[in-house]
Amino acid sequence: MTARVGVIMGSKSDWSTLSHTVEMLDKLGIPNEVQVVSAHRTPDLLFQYAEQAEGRGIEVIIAGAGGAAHLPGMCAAKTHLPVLGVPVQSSILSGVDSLLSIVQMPAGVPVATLAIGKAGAINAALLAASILGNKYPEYHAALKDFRDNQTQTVLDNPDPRDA
Ligand SMILES: Nc1c(C(=O)O)ncn1[C@@H]1O[C@H](COP(=O)(O)O)[C@@H](O)[C@H]1O
Repeated sequence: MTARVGVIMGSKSDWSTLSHTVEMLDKLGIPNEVQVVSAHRTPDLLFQYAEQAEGRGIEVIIAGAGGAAHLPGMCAAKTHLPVLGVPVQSSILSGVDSLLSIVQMPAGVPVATLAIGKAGAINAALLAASILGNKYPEYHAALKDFRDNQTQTVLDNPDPRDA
């Protein structure tokens, strides 16, 4: 099945964060592909990936990186696909460096920036589902189911002392 979401990350060390993205995409039934691509370490590969993604059927790119996280912004500079940036929680500055590197794009080249770490990784997948849901009713329905279940789970467990 053609991947609709491309998940890229600056290093293998980001996988513990971006695996949450892929887990959620899989749960929603959205075909995806995963690859390590770095603006810093493999700039030519990044340009090639960003330039060719749309032609291969990718409709949303999720890019996670930590520290001097230029990957999402440089990716957005080379494609017109929506790019969702996930700031990976870095060890030294706790991901604030990643967040600020990703969020402060100059006007004209947007990156939709998520929260630092696991929450951002999960939400990137949900946001991708929202975007794709405008075109694919099955992803819209899967997202609605997920949200409805989430709401019901909270309503069914109102006592915070219960496990
Ligand atoms: N921020 C970037 C980019 C990039 O933006 O192109 N490439 C790698 N990195 C980040 O460097 C951190 C440390 O990487 P290593 O663990 O490989 O040393 C990772 O969080 C990665 O996303």
